[in-house]
Amino acid sequence: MSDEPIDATKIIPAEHQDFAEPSPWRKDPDEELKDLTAQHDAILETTQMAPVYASREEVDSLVAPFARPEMQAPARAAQPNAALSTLTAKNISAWFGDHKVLEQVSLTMPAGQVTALIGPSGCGKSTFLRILNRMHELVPSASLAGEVLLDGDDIYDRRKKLQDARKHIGMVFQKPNPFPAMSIYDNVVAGLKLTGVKASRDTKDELVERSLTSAGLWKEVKGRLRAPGGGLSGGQQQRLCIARSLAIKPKVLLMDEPCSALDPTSTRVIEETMAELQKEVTIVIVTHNMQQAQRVSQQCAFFLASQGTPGQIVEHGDTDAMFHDPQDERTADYVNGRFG
Ligand SMILES: Nc1ncnc2c1ncn2[C@@H]1O[C@H](COP(=O)(O)OP(=O)(O)OP(=O)(O)O)[C@@H](O)[C@H]1O
Repeated sequence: MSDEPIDATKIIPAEHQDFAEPSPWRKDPDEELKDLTAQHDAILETTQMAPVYASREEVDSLVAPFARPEMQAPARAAQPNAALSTLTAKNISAWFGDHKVLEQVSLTMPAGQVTALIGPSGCGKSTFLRILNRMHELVPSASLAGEVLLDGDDIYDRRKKLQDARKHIGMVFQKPNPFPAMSIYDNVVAGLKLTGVKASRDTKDELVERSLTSAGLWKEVKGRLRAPGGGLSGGQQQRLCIARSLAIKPKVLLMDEPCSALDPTSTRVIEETMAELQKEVTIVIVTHNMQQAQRVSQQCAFFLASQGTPGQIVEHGDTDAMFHDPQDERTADYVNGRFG
């Protein structure tokens, strides 16, 4: 995919192009929120059909020349940061109907670090990630057992609202999913509406600049905040989605293969952005790309579902150790590309 900006007038139907200019919030706010929520849910659905533009090997070989030493240094050096939040999963089992897909998975995702979830297709990584911010329960047949603790508080506690989990634990998907006809500015503040947070115009302006800066996009878009989000390149759209998640000031950011639909240059920019972001938010990323896991994470968990059994964690710990001195033969085989 090219990193060149897309001409919005070519992809947005003429009747919707008036959205390119100031605020689209023209309806009754409740109606608007209902529409927005429906659109958001529809987008979540479509993200399950995300295209993959290159194989793991292709992306790795293309990214390698860009892998400057300073890209690896900040991530590797990151220490747990007590000022940030720790997410702990305890004995998580999960089902779709009668099909058990995770078995007693426990994992601590330390504050201020990047934890990478790796493993072959179908071993339950995405399901585990979606359990971490209560998205699993959106699937009608889905159920689960176990606890997810954010700084010690169970996000599944009956007294806790679903919205609170979403506010504290943001998610970025495989395929960039900005609201295409909505302006860049309104895309960033959309998260506030979805989580019911009210803010003044000045607060929003400040938030938009801060979120876009943290997502590594501010310099590229500050002169065209009223242009539609759909007019950005794929990589820029993904950073816009990161900014949208950051606007609600999450404590944890979950990323489900955030670069799999992006070209190598955009992948590099997102990885650099992650190295900066982990100073302000704890990150959990699902990736099929072993080189990416090594570049961006300090902690790593290897999931495996062997011969139709539910997914389990075979081994987890320090990323360097997992890749260079794995304790389990299956981890060694997987990280060295012998299966999966
Ligand atoms: N909505 C769903 N309904 C029924 N089964 C599902 C659903 N989503 C996932 N599954 C099943 O749950 C198991 C785990 O899937 P999951 O997507 O979590 O694995 P994964 O490791 O993330 O795979 P991949 O790397 O291919 O994305 C698979 O057997 C999958 O078919």
